[in-house]
Amino acid sequence: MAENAAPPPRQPADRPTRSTVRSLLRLRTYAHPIRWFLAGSVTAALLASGAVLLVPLVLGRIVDGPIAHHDLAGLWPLFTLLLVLGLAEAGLFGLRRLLIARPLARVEAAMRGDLYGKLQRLPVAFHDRWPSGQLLSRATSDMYTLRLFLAFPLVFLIVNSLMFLCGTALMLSLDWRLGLITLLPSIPLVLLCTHFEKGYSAASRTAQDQNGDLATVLEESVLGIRILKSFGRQRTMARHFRERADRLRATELRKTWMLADLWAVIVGLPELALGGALALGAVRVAHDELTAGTLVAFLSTALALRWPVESMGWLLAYSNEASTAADRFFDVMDTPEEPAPTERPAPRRRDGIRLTGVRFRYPDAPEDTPDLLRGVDLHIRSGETMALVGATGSGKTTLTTLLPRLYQATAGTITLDGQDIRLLELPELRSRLAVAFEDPILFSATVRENVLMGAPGAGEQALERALAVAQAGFVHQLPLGPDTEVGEQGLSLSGGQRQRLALARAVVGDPEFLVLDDPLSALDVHTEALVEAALREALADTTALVVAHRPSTVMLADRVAVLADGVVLAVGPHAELLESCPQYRELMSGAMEESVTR
Ligand SMILES: Nc1ncnc2c1ncn2[C@@H]1O[C@H](COP(=O)(O)OP(=O)(O)OP(=O)(O)O)[C@@H](O)[C@H]1O
Repeated sequence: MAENAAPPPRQPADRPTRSTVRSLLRLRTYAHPIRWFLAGSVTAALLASGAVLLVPLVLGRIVDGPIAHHDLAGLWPLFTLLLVLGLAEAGLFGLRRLLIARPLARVEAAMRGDLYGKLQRLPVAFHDRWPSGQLLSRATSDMYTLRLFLAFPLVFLIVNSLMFLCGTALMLSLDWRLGLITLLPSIPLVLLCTHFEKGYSAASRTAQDQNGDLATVLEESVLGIRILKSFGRQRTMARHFRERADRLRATELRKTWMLADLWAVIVGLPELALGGALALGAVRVAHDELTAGTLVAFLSTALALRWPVESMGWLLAYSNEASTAADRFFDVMDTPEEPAPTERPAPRRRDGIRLTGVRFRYPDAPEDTPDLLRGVDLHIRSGETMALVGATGSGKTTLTTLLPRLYQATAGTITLDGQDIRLLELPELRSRLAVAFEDPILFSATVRENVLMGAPGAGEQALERALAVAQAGFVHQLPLGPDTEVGEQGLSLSGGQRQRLALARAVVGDPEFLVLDDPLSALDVHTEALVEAALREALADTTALVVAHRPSTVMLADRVAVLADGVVLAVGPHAELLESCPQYRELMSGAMEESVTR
């Protein structure tokens, strides 16, 4: 049986330590389609940097030529050349941006699309373990970080390194002694950068994870705003939010200090070396060992190299953040999905739903607790409606989630018309079996879109029939009828209206198998009776499992199954069970009292 447990969000201790480069190299699949644009962008930036490096040579020429020989006429061609170089630099840097902007937006969209698709395919157990804010920040801020990395740091790490090498070669060729002096800081700088990379990488990951935690708190408090307000808990939630925001702030400050230390050294050391080179150069010019023009060319080259050297600080910092974002992206993308079935299912035969020896425990259940389901045997005959009753927490909802394979049973088999559900492709399984849960989740779309989600492609007639079965005539009183937007999570509707739309969504496709988890709990007794009558008619040919808490819902069923202690204790018609099963009697009398007091 397939693993149904996805790994939890990785904590710093158990996260694989991958180098920045290796993490970033994993982006190549996404960068590959735009490789020519990237190459064009690097080429344009290289040519622009080449223009920058030519300027010092022209300056040297000006000093040793026209200026030394008081030749004003000779200045103009060189000035014109300087102007052309300046314009070329500006134009090429602009071209670089133009070349890469659109393709990178495509890469970002593709990565975001893949992440979204993956999140849809991953089992529910994965979503139980990953806080939604963590996933949200991966799909938003991490994607943005990666796009920016491909746009700037990636290009400039290449271009600036080459510019540094060419500039250094140029300086050594102009005067090797001065060149060596300016190169001296490279050794401590490389060591420092290596040290920085390790610390900054860890801090980046912490900050990005804390960002995800913050998004989770924010999301929960926005979604739960009614509860927070009615219990007056805004302050408590605000304190939680502030605490997390403070933690993130502390990490960001730590990162800033690290970067500031690196920056101070990256800027300071080359300045000292440049000062030394200037002093030695001046002495050599005074002793006629060097022309003034060569010294000007040398110093201008050294100044032109300030940007490539100084930018190393933020390029490294940004690359670290991007490598963390890439790790966070691939943490999700690497999570194994349910494997596709390797065998063909047995031929279909009219057999309804059959559960044999089904066991289940949640992946995060404490080790010392017994399995929630400990060998459930149940047969719902073809065309039969079976009610499932049991004490609260006995595992009724859990059992219903096993049928559409939202979770995988840990042992035993479940068959639909004789076909093992593990051998059915998920789309096929879910097109044959529809579900409606007690908590009716709607999406911010129109009523029509929400209902037809249960049967994409179904027409107006199917929509009207489903609305009629669910007694959802109220839809026609809405401002735009079925085309009315229901607002985020359908919150513009009442609980009972949402439940009826969820029920309509479950029955709209006229499914062969239907699983309803207490779908009428929010309805008043009168509406419940109407829905039940319509459902009984609609369910005539459907094999259905209905979780029931109230006797009125039980009445909908042909037979009733009692779930207790992880097994099905008894199965039979309502009246028979009332006679023969004390647990059922007890459950029903409790439920009766509840219905009367409701
Ligand atoms: N995602 C989950 N992860 C871990 N444990 C869970 C999860 N969902 C439910 N449980 C636990 O499984 C047990 C059974 O829950 P379930 O919702 O199936 O009960 P139920 O019989 O439907 O209850 P009720 O009648 O109150 O709706 C509970 O103890 C619950 O805490």
